[in-house]
Amino acid sequence: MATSPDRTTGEPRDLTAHLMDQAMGHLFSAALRTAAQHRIADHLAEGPRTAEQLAAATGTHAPHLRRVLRYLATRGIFREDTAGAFQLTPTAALLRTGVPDSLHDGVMMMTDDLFRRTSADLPEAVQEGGTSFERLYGAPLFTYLQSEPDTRRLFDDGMSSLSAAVDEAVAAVYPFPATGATVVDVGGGRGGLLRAVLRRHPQLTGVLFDQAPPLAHHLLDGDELKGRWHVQEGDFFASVPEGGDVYVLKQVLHDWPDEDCRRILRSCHRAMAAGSRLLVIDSVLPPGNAPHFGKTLDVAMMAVVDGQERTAEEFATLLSAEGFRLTRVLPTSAFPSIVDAVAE
Ligand SMILES: C[S@@+](CC[C@H](N)C(=O)[O-])C[C@H]1O[C@@H](n2cnc3c(N)ncnc32)[C@H](O)[C@@H]1O
Repeated sequence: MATSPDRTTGEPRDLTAHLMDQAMGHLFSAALRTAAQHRIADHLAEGPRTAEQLAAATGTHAPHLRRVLRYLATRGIFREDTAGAFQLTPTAALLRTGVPDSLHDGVMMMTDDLFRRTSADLPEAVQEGGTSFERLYGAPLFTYLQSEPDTRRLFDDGMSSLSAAVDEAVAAVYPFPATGATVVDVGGGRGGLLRAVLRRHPQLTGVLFDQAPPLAHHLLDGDELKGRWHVQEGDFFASVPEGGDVYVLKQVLHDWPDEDCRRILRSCHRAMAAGSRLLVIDSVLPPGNAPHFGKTLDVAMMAVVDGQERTAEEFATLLSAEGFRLTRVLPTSAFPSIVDAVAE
């Protein structure tokens, strides 16, 4: 039997089971979706429940549910106690709905057909190049979403959910101007980041710029921020709002190949005064073999949008080609970093 020492325990590890377990990663993803779809974490929020109790509460099949939860418990999602009841773990708690750090909608998006079908196309993509999404759905993602309102909602729900933890981390770590200044969030989705920034920095005002659907469901309501922001619809390949002091591109450049990124950067540069800042918030890929969520996202971007995650050097090159100078890369407590640049 082929073995190798386990990275954490040093015990010999059966490589056959290990590799086959990895080969069946799609099952893990489906199990996670099952738990999210049936809102199992919401039902465990008040305390441990047996599979029978959970099945009665969710209208599911108890023996099947138990086996799926037992499988998830092997990866730290839920824990089965000796009495056969399941409990939340810190990771499983993120599957709850209606809590500020909920990843429920992010999991529903990432395990949707949108990502499942395109991931399954990976061998063909590597054979032929190109974007799996376009091959399978007949149009680029953001064009397709224009005529598919349900999928657009799923995407915007998912992005807002994935963004929530990142938004607070960025608002907390970046030294935004101490006196009145305007932050323009370009491709800002529903505005979770802008809301986090404006809440934490009462001296700032904001503009949320995106396509119509996310703007229609923006998250900037409420008296607290009244009069400090407005939304503007448009196409960032054509132009972006002028007059801001800090421009933000969060998880926007990773959706596009270099030539399209340069068009977006050009629009920003045209709207910006020399000396104003551009924050590119994306994964910054580290060298080496260490696991990094950006390396997973990179393959997803390849399949879904012809985009890519980038290294600091790649960002510096891209930015300097359009008149920006990268001044530093600020890590955040979340997976993306802030690539801080100045318009020259
Ligand atoms: C991956 S999402 C990121 C959203 C948000 N910044 C976040 O981090 O949650 C990319 C955003 O770019 C917007 N977008 C795509 N094409 C655009 C275009 N041509 N003009 C303006 N916004 C666009 C999408 O609507 C979407 O909200």
